[in-house]
Amino acid sequence: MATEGPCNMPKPGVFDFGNKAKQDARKETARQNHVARLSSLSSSKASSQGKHGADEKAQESKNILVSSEDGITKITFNRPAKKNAISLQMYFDIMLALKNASTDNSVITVFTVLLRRISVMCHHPWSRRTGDYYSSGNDLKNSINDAGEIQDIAISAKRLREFVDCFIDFPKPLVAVVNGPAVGIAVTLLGLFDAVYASDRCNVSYSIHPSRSDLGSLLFLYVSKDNGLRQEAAEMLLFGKKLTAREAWAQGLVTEVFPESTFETEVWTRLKTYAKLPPNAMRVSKELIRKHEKQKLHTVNAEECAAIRERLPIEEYTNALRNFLSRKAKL
Ligand SMILES: CCCCCCCCCCCCC/C=C/C(=O)SCCNC(=O)CCNC(=O)[C@H](O)C(C)(C)COP(=O)(O)OP(=O)(O)OC[C@H]1O[C@@H](n2cnc3c(N)ncnc32)[C@H](O)[C@@H]1OP(=O)(O)O
Repeated sequence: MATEGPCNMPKPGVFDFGNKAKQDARKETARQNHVARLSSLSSSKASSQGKHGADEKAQESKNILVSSEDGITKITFNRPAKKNAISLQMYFDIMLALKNASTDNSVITVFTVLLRRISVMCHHPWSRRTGDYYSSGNDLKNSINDAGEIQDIAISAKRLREFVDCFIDFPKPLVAVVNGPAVGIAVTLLGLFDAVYASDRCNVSYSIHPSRSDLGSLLFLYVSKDNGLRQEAAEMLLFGKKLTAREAWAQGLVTEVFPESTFETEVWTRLKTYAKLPPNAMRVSKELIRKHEKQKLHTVNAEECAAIRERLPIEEYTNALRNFLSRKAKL
């Protein structure tokens, strides 16, 4: 009697050797394809490291733009059609950009989103921003292949750990300029930034659809616990509560909230001033601030990724992913 197994593939009975061999072969092929996909992404990153810091030529995708000027390396989400969801390629581009920024001649590194300004004919005679997201988090297609099967979570979890470690180890002041709503990993990473500036247009949430059964972020809880934010963080991670920028500020997740109308001007003026401060002093100060928690952050990150690998409720997750990705077809 075949029963449902992990990845929702029908599981053959114990003595049904024929089907079991076929199922094992299918799983192995899917695993190898996923490994090939991830390793081709990571190897192409290694070979395309820019000499003087990442620049747009060194980035494989145009969904992450990197530029350096006024002592600031800017890493910009540029995938508005998908609400700046982070694709596999973008994960690797971000890791490359952080690696280059850690050794280039910039003083601070800033994550933000490329705002496309559109002119409007109605009451605003000049431009206003489009409804861009800072990021809608992990690209849900990263985890599921065209056949609707969950990709090898073990490999994804390992890569995710490497990705988050890049933020934990980043040696320079790291700032997030959150000028749009943020979801999922784009929110939980904020706890690893040295400053988070948000416009009052923003809101933050872990998963818009808690039914998606994402595992809440241990790392985020750990960082929040330190700021005495445990309950609020748990409410967001467990129940999918969306926090306004001001609520996030009140809970220490955001450093400062600015009115949308003056956000860009105020924040970039301030960052340019900060970028003129002595870089080595800032680097040493950051090292001292993070010294005692860095190892703990790595440990918590490793625990979280092990939990994703071993305990992600595959069936719930697969169904929720499928529902999200097919929802438009139902409209
Ligand atoms: C180094 C390698 C690492 C590898 C890692 C691999 C995977 C690791 C797995 C574990 C990761 C754990 C940690 C991460 C957790 C998370 O980030 S969970 C949060 C995930 N994000 C979401 O749940 C948000 C999903 N999106 C939405 O709910 C809505 O899109 C929205 C953001 C509320 C916006 O809604 P609306 O304004 O109605 O726009 P839409 O029409 O829905 O979206 C426009 C198009 O963008 C696509 N899209 C949006 N978000 C995502 C997304 N996260 N993933 C994929 N695609 C997304 C959406 O499908 C639309 O596309 P089209 O239909 O083609 O127009």
